[in-house]
Amino acid sequence: MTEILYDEVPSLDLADFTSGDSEKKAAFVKKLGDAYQNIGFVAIKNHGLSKELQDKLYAVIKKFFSLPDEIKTKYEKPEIGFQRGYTGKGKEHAKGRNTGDLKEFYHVGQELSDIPDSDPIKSEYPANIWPEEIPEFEEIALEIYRTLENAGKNMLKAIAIHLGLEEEYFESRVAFGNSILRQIHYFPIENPDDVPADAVRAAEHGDINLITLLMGASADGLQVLRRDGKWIPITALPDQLVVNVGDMLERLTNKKLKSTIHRVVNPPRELMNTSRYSIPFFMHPRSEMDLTCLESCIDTENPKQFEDATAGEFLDERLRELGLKK
Ligand SMILES: O=C(O)CCC(=O)C(=O)O
Ligand SMILES: [Fe+2]
Repeated sequence: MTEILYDEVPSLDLADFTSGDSEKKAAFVKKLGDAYQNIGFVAIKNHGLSKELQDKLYAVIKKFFSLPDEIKTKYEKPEIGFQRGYTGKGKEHAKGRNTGDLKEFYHVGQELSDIPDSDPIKSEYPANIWPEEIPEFEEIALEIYRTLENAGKNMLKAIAIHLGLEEEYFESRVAFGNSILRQIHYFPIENPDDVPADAVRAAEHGDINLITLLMGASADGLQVLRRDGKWIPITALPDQLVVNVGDMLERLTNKKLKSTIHRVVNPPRELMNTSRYSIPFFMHPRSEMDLTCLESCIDTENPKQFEDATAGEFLDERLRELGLKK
């Protein structure tokens, strides 16, 4: 395999994959495969999510996060591992750390009424929680959820082709999967001396899920750890989504595809009193998906590196490590 040291995250046009032109489609898969075997991140345009809709969701979440803490905590549900609704400041820490991240967030999952009653997965998911103070949140968030889920399915088709699987390999595995739309507020800090010295907006981590689709954030700060140890800042253009490989896809592919460590650094001290907003969509499969390393990704040079697990087992383990589940 060729080692590429990218200076920035490669940009792709998803229309090349979906337009029906077989040469463009193959070129897209090649570029995506190279990027995912090296830096684990790409930025894509023509993903189907309009700027207007993104602006609407940002406006809604700014309203929500500016509510007083005693209202926001009405929507906080530790008993479901915070998998829907609000999670308060400092509650989540990266795997292997104890200091909480300088963020609060709000989770939206599958809308139960979208799932047919005949599908047993329906009983696994808690219902979404909608803040009564922001009635427009529900419709906008669900439209974005469905659009990003659709873009993610296209990305997974390209990934399947790159892996030599049938194009539809992931389709049944992600149908009504456990994906989460996470609206994040990195809150302003008036006095930086009031927070633990090692507290950061988001400490370095890999994402748990198959792939993450990330809308352009309201400010800089996201960085990706390149294979040579250099941190590369990511600045998605306004029409781009950043799409990266998560730990589940890394396991399935026995590290052929890389779940690259990334972080959100604090702004300079004089800007610590400003907010940053971002909205990742964590694309998860159904809990029963088998994450056993694909035979085609194991050989004598790359012996199997992971224990067999289902997506549900792996998720539970990681939620405990993040401090979200007991
Ligand atoms: O805020 C961002 O730009 C990225 C957040 C992130 O990496 C995450 O929530 O997993
Ligand atoms: Fe992340």
